Amino acid sequence: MQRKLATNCSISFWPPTRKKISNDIQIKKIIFFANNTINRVKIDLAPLKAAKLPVFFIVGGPGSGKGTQCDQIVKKYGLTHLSSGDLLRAEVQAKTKIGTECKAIMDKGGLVPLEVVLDLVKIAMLEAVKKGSKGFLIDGYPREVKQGDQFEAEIQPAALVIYFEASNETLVKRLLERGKSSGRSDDNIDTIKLRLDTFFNSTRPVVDHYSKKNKLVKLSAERSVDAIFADVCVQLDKHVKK
Ligand SMILES: Nc1ncnc2c1ncn2[C@@H]1O[C@H](COP(=O)(O)OP(=O)(O)OP(=O)(O)O)[C@@H](O)[C@H]1O
Ligand SMILES: Nc1ccn([C@H]2C[C@H](O)[C@@H](COP(=O)(O)O)O2)c(=O)n1
Repeated sequence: MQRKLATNCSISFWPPTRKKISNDIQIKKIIFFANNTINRVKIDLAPLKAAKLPVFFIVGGPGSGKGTQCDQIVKKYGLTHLSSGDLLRAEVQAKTKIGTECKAIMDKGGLVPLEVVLDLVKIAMLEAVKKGSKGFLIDGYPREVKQGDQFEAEIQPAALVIYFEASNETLVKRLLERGKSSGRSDDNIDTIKLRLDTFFNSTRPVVDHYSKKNKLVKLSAERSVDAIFADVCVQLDKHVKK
């Protein structure tokens, strides 16, 4: 059986065996939920590993300005910006099976199974490598310690984790303001509260995890976009060739 995915590629996902996917033949996808189990097909990561490109995890509460800073970074450094939330929203919008399952979780402020996000990220990274990527900003990822560990085990270690810190009050204010025009079904006060709970319970431990590994840079996100970006540049200059 084949289903269409949001990422411009076909997917074989039945029978639920661990098949090897070759990126060259445009058969790429991977994952699906069935009876609460997730079946994955092996993705050939050889081109991604061979490229040896730097990976930066961008972490922060909902509305902390991750996407805003990534836009600035892309302009200056030409890195590939992959928002894990955007990848999921593309599935939701395309009404794929994965998207339908994920929407229910996202509207409750929860986290989708880590394998789902990881495989979407892998596919997007492989596509970017083909286009000559210089490195990756993985925005909104990892959302829990396990996500990061699995990414680093299956793909490669992150060069740096940038954490944008802001108070709950600031986050709520920004998200409600963004909600006036974003069209995001999760930018409403009830879901925002649930997203904040998920952030503090599941994602905040990510910060301590990478701090212990000396890979974390914590930046106050309660400043102007330009002031924050200046600090971001100081960090990225240590890792990215211009
Ligand atoms: N430094 C800042 N000062 C004031 N407002 C900001 C700042 N950075 C971003 N914003 C605004 O706050 C809102 C949230 O920013 P953004 O979408 O970049 O956050 P995010 O962390 O990517 O959110 P999410 O995790 O929900 O996708 C946007 O409306 C954006 O314009
Ligand atoms: N690694 C991820 C990233 C995102 N999600 C879900 C949960 C969020 O509510 C939603 C939107 O993400 P955002 O745009 O705020 O980064 O996507 C997830 O479960 N796991």
